[in-house]
Amino acid sequence: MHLLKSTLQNIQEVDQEIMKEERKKVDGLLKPQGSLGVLEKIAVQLSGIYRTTDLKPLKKAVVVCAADHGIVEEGITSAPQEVTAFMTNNIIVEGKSGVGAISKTMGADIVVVDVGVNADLDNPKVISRKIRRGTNNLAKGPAMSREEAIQSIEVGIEIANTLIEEGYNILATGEMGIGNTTPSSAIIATLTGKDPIEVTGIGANLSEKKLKKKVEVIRKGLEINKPNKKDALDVLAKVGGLEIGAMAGVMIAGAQRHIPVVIDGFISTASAAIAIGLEPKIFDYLLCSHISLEKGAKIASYFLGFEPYLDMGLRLGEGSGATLNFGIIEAAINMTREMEFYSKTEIEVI
Ligand SMILES: Cc1cc2ncn([C@H]3O[C@H](COP(=O)(O)O)[C@@H](O)[C@H]3O)c2cc1C
Ligand SMILES: O=C(O)c1cccnc1
Repeated sequence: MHLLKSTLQNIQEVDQEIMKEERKKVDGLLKPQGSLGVLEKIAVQLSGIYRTTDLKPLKKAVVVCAADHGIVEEGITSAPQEVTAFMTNNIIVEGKSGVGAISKTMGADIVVVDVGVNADLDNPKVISRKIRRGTNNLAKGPAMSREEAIQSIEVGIEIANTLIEEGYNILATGEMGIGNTTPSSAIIATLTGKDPIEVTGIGANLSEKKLKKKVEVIRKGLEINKPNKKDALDVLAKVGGLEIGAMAGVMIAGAQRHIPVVIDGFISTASAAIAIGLEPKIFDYLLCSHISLEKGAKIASYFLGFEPYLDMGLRLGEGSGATLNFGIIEAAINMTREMEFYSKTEIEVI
């Protein structure tokens, strides 16, 4: 608790004064004011986060947090639990995954962390911070204890702190965990007060019939656990997941160290909801990359106040969409570094 508490206590607001300065700088670039739309907004937000109008090139990493879920025993996933270990150990680490292909394109490093996979990965390329082998079935009781929820967040804080000390100046969140759209929907249903049917989707291609069961299972989980929506740790412990906690930890550490964190799809958004629930100032340090096609993603993003940049039908997870957005964020930075200013030309704006 010490690390989580002290990190939360040291989070400051983004610097509004520098953001005003950056806005002026961006308005002075040789283009009709506002014409680079969201790229301009990103540059202004980054200035507020980094506390400088001199935006630097990025050193980028996506942190893929992996864990399993007891709820899988209810038969609410299309893939068996073993896929978590297989993907984490072989495919993501070796870059043969969706996030692997995209991070190669974007020149980003992948960092893979086992926070709770239900198998011994025994792989030197995976950072082993296993808290337990998967959560409990949330339809029968709490997914984990409050202490374990805190531990999962603290793993994310520690990993992010190490990366920031190594010189990474932007992080993205990713995950691997068969079944994790279920706790994500449970979190979003709790926080928005929506019925689970409105925020529960097919995850990794669940059949219509099993989707009905998934909704029922989430309803049961909420009834049994009664998560307190005013207490984000209670929500994470009762109906969340270990990788969801770890991703929230990455966001918390980023905010405390003035480093932007790019969030991915529906599952990352559930993590963001936990992080923001613990400290609302974190919102301004997060960049919402894209809107996932998963049902509930729009509700979750708009509930939190995000304006996702891309709508491309992505619904993979792994941090794939967040990593893709490194390119957009880099374009925003290069806009401020490369473009000419009106003041240096003869052009007059009427
Ligand atoms: C081969 C494979 C690769 C994946 N990569 C990400 N996910 C995604 O699907 C899972 C969540 O969906 P659900 O809740 O329906 O299980 C997570 O692991 C997520 O990262 C995958 C899923 C599969 C099957
Ligand atoms: O949006 C996501 O993060 C997502 C959606 C479906 C399956 N896995 C991840």
